[in-house]
Amino acid sequence: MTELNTALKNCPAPAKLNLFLHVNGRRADGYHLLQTVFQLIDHGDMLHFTLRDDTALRRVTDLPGVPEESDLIIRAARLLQAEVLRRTGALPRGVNIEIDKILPMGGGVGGGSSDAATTLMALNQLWNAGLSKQELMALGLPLGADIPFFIFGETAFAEGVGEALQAVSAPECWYVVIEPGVMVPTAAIFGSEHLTRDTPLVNITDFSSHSRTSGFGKNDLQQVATKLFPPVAEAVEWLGAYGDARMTGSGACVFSAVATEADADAVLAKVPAQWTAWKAKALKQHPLIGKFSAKL
Ligand SMILES: C[C@](O)(CO)[C@H](O)COP(=O)(O)OP(=O)(O)OC[C@H]1O[C@@H](n2ccc(N)nc2=O)[C@H](O)[C@@H]1O
Ligand SMILES: Nc1ncnc2c1ncn2[C@@H]1O[C@H](COP(=O)(O)OP(=O)(O)OP(=O)(O)O)[C@@H](O)[C@H]1O
Repeated sequence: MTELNTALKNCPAPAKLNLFLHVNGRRADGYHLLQTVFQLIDHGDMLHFTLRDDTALRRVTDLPGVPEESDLIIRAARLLQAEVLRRTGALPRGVNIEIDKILPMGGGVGGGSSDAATTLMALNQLWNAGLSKQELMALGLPLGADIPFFIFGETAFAEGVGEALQAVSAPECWYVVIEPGVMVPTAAIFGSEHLTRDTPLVNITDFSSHSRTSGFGKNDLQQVATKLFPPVAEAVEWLGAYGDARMTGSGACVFSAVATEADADAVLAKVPAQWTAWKAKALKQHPLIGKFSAKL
């Protein structure tokens, strides 16, 4: 990350994997109560922020399928700009935001949420806004259930709708991730009449004691997603030959843990040409944690 007075370049927005995801119930407002372990991985988007001379917030990179107005990056920037105005009475300067997008949309790897979280952390620094980590997490939650986790910035056991977070240690390993080539709409999976919503609560304090190879728990969203989107089922079946393979989030991506980078390369070499696949290392911390003066 390069830091200047007027720009913050090369700010990473890493992906996450849900090592397991249990649906335990449904709230009155329709949102689901979950238990999950979020694992950060070293594969993600890269964002670049440059101050403007006016107060406009602009995404200067075209993102097919995501109009600038509905982009979580712009919506997050607007929220923080309004919050700073509320606190100080002065509207912060506008920003041009550039993005190198590599994460698949509707992939279950949290791309949009991570972009939004990185935007909140970077602009808090660039504008010298001084919000605490907890304040940024609360600001981001209405935009997406995964945003507080990315700002929290450590492998975490999450409860509630994903906002009650507790740091846990997890196995140090590599992951092979397959993109089955479909975009899974999160709301359709949660809204399915076939979704089971009654998995008993578990108690987790140290996730590293769970075996990397056998995998803990399950992803309750997987059964619904694989029925609606056969390519997801095919990827689970193919990768399952090399270890415990499961879907992340509401899909579509499917992952399996391996011990070393060489093991990951060996699996990647065999992935059928119809799928995009990549490897990633488990991260203990978000790369931006500790980089900014607000002690995020
Ligand atoms: C499934 C996960 O990927 C796990 O990490 C996330 O909880 C989903 O997070 P997300 O993609 O940021 O989803 P949001 O944009 O917050 O919600 C999309 C839609 O999914 C449903 N939804 C989401 C999260 C949740 N705990 N219960 C839900 O029922 C709601 O219908 C919501 O309108
Ligand atoms: N910056 C962004 N990057 C990606 N998607 C965005 C962005 N802004 C808004 N979106 C919208 O959000 C939707 C979900 O995208 P995202 O990549 O976060 O899904 P996901 O990986 O399935 O997330 P999750 O694991 O949180 O469910 C996209 O289909 C897109 O319309």
